[in-house]
Amino acid sequence: MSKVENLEEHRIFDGMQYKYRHHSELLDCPMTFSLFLPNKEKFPEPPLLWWLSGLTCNDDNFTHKAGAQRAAARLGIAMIMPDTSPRGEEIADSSDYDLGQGAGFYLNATQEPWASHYKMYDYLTEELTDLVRVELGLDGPEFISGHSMGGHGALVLGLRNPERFQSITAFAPIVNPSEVPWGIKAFENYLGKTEEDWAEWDAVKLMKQHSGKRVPILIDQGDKDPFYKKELEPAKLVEAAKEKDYPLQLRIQSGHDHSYYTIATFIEEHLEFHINELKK
Ligand SMILES: N[C@@H](CCC(=O)N[C@@H](CS)C(=O)NCC(=O)O)C(=O)O
Repeated sequence: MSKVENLEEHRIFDGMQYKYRHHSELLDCPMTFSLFLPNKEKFPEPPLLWWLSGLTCNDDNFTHKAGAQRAAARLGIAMIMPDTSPRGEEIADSSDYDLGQGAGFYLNATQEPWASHYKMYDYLTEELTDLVRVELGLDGPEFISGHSMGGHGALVLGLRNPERFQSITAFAPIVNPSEVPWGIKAFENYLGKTEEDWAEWDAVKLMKQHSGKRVPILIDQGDKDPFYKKELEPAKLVEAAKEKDYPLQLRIQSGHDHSYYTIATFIEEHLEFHINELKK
């Protein structure tokens, strides 16, 4: 019997949008994710974009609001949209929007009450990866992208797995979580107060230590984003990348804010960036 339950399927442009549920052994709870597949006859072995969403999101936000399927269908890109944390009544949570369910920060928690379920890094890079490859047959090249907390996730997963992800893009990412309120709160709770334990989950710190394969990065940041200066500050990553001569392009987008309107505006350019890097 298949390990994945098909909850929804919809024709969209020249492709199909699916929603699946499976039981995660690692997170010890049912998990939902969405998947877009371009036309199978035209693109039998599509590359796969991993999309990581931000605080308060689940797999629906990007699926419903970014409008990425039109470009993905044209370019022949499959897209997977996982949830942002473990879920369920039995799972630790907080009444704050930036901690607990909907705010998993794509790391492996070591502190109680989070450690038993909050293992989103291992879930994505191991369990969901195996499921997508074995059960869904998607084992082509991979890209990674995300927004805000998910931009942090995309940078961390991408920088830590350069042989796996061919290119990285992000919208308004939290680049230096160890030094901003959202990140400090999450890291103190999930990882404890020892700051040395935070480094492997911080894109600026990973960039400063980077050696080996340089996977190209594109970042879009709106200048009307209310979180730009307090939580995001992508220039810090640009500075660290310059010191390493690392290929990173930051675009400050005039008039754009933190919302999915910004993502909808530029997602096509991100998908083109990934495909063009693959062709190089
Ligand atoms: N206070 C805001 C902060 C959270 C926020 O802006 N979340 C962003 C990611 S960091 C988001 O994508 N929200 C969901 C959406 O716009 O669909 C809220 O609770 O919605």
